[in-house]
Amino acid sequence: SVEKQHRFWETQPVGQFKDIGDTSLPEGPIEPATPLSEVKQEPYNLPAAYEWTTCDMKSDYVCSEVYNLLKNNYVEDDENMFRFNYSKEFLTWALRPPGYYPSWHIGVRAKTSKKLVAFISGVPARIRVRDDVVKMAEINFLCVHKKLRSKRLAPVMIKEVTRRVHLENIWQAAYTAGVVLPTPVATCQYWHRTLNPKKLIDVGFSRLGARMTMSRTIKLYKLPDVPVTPGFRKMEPCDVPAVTRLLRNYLSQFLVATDFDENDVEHWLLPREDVVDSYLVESPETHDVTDFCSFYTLPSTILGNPNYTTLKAAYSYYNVATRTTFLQLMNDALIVAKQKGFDVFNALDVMHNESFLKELKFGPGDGQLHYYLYNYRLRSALKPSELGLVLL
Ligand SMILES: CCCCCCCCCCCCCC(=O)CSCCNC(=O)CCNC(=O)[C@H](O)C(C)(C)COP(=O)(O)OP(=O)(O)OC[C@H]1O[C@@H](n2cnc3c(N)ncnc32)[C@H](O)[C@@H]1OP(=O)(O)O
Ligand SMILES: CN(C)Cc1n[nH]c2ccc(-c3ccc(F)cc3OCCn3ccnc3)cc12
Repeated sequence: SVEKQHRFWETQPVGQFKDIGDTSLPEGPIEPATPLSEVKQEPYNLPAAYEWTTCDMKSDYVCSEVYNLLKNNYVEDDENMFRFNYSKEFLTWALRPPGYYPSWHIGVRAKTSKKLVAFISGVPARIRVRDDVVKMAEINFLCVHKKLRSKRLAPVMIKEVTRRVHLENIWQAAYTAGVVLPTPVATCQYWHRTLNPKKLIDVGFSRLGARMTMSRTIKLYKLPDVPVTPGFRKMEPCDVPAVTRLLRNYLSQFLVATDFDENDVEHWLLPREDVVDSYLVESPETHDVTDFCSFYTLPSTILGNPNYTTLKAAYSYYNVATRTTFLQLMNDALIVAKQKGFDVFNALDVMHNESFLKELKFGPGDGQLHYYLYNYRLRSALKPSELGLVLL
């Protein structure tokens, strides 16, 4: 947009604001791949007091360092009431998928204290853009310690992870952010479904509706104790082939989507306690797997509240309904999330999620999540319903 300069992003192979609407620009890679010999062999320069470190996420100690950096310095909501508190188990899961590159787990330490003061990560993913399946890096967990903000450290982190991704002969990336950068390929809304109304009101996450009492509000959000769909059960290892078929078929309709194979499904969708939950419907008659739903566990630290420390939030992940109605399937997901003690169930308006949000009493969130591709131009922005991609 005319008023904002993006000194760093204007130098990058991403859609530029000035090019919005220019349909003469071809869709696809913006810059060609280069021979590996031409990729910068040595790391970018950091300010003198800092040094690069590769974070070995197999090490419990280093995983704790990354966990604590994020716990104290990662994303807060617009009103600074909550900060994401990804668990160590979650970070291990998110950062070590099949075929991951340890060198893409990049930290910055202060030379004297050896304290971890910044982090950025990439994991490999196959992402289909229309009919083009592209090997990409999914970039996430970019974090600079609060005390080191606005020193242009982020561009150096981004250039360094770009360099290390290039060294693996990968030239595209996907990422999401709550901030507007050049240039979103899609802009999504997030929605919240209250599960524990009393706590959400006590912490200020939600407010008592006008002309509503607390007991009326509790009644409004009440859910059955058990799922209603016959054959609804937790996913197990033996379900990987069937769930992969179901998911690939479902995701094939979206313009940008993850190209999951069985190996990916085994890692990303098999249940892991306090990290990711996944359920399916096995037809009692035919024993076919006809539906699937999943959500991941991402608590937020409640900032400055004397009575509560943590908001337990479930985030809608991948869901497919082919026999059960999407409404009933997602209501069963709410039921099990409530059963497991979550306070709130969050969802983006991606895929077909819009069809259940209002009906299942989700309320709109106060911000947006923007999707980005690096070195890949789309002719025009996508609607959220054209996206089949959820980044953690
Ligand atoms: C082929 C492979 C390619 C791989 C790479 C692909 C690209 C991957 C891109 C990364 C994807 C990450 C996805 C992800 O992790 C999910 S989005 C969550 C990002 N993390 C947080 O919000 C945590 C709290 N904030 C911080 O730690 C800092 O504020 C950060 C580190 C965000 C910026 O540190 P800072 O001290 O506040 O700022 P300076 O160092 O002075 O730098 C200012 C410059 O940074 C630009 N900026 C600000 N926030 C950004 C963001 N979220 N993405 C990209 N760029 C961002 C900003 O526009 C400006 O550039 P401009 O002057 O051009 O406008
Ligand atoms: C996706 N992944 C990259 C993390 C990430 N980064 N930036 C973000 C901005 C919004 C959301 C988000 C996505 C879905 C959702 F239902 C609610 C959300 O944020 C609520 C506001 N909030 C922020 C922190 N604590 C609460 C995630 C992210």
